[in-house]
Amino acid sequence: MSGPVLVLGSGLLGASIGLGLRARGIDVVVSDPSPTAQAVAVDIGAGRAFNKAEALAPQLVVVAAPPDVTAQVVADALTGYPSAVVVDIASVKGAILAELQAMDGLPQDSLSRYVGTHPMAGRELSGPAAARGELFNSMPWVLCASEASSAHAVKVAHSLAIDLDAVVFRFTPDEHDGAVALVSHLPQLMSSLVASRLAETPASSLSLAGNGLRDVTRIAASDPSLWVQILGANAPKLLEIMKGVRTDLDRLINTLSAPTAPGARLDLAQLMTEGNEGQSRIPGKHGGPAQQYSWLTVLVDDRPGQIASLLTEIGEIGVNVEDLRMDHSAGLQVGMVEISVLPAKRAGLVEDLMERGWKVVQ
Ligand SMILES: NC(=O)C1=CN([C@@H]2O[C@H](COP(=O)(O)OP(=O)(O)OC[C@H]3O[C@@H](n4cnc5c(N)ncnc54)[C@H](O)[C@@H]3O)[C@@H](O)[C@H]2O)C=CC1
Ligand SMILES: O=C(O)C(=O)Cc1ccc(O)cc1
Repeated sequence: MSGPVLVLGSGLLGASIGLGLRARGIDVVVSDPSPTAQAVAVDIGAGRAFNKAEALAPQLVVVAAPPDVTAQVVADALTGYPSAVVVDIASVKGAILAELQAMDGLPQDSLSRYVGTHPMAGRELSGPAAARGELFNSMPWVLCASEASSAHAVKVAHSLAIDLDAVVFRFTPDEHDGAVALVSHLPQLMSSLVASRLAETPASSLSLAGNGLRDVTRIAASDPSLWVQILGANAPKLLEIMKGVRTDLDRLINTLSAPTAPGARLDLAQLMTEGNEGQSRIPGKHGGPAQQYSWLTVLVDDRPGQIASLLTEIGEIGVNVEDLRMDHSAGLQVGMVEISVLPAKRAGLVEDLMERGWKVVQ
């Protein structure tokens, strides 16, 4: 990309895009109706502040606003910057394209300069203070060109994703919305449903919570105002999947109503096995093939520098840490560091760590 790039909406995603492009030396201008969001984005180095008096001719306008205003902001950008390519990054694609195609007063030939896109990377936080320039590194970025999108516009959208070190996928808007209903929107709903059960739970029960509950509910902390818009805009695709989930839930309720009846255990086993199969199909790191890692748990004293020493020593042993998570033992002054490594590396690593004095839970 040569720039300048104008980012409209300097929240979590807009400021992350700004940071990533600035790190490549690209001139970025950020604009947000919230003066605070814009000022924070400028302060963290995501770009320079939009100035109405400047005659700006951006190569690219990135619309990083909430989904329900995205189509209007795209339309205004297409009109206001007649030589710029305009992309948006909203989490739903079909509804926004349909809104643009039905918009009175928007010359339809301007849609040749528009490409709907969706980086499949985010956080459960919002706002520019949570932005990260590396957010998109090795993550999927979907380009949903419409029939009207020109080859030039698609090329510029592609360059944006590549400059941010993302991995590009090409989907139609309809394919995209079906796919994200399953891989993003259903997990969000399920996470919120499970977490909502905890609202009235006594603190004593919650003190038993381990990583299972934390894994399943991490994204329940997401921004409600954003998700109301996403779920509403993708309701038809989501409904199809939720009806399937309802059938499975009904079956499970029946089975558990008579857990010792003939066939009940087989039914439960089947459900678990189907879950195992689905889980094993989720691609591994960097979009590579699904990879099963082995986990080991190391007990560390709850004092500064322990985790850094552990990771340094694993590096000295010559093993790559694929993933890492922390758990705390209720009431004890120790942390449990769970480390995942390639299965072939686990036994040797356990032995080497124990020789070096680390307490490994076998
Ligand atoms: N949060 C996430 O994990 C992901 C979000 N997205 C999409 O990115 C977009 C932005 O989401 P976030 O950055 O998370 O939200 P955010 O709430 O952090 O930022 C949105 C920003 O847009 C601004 N804004 C509101 N109305 C505007 C308008 N008319 N013109 C320009 N800016 C306006 C807000 O003031 C706010 O600063 C959404 O469309 C969302 O669907 C895509 C991938 C991941
Ligand atoms: O945290 C995660 O796993 C996410 O999947 C974040 C996310 C949220 C919204 C999107 O449109 C895309 C990605």
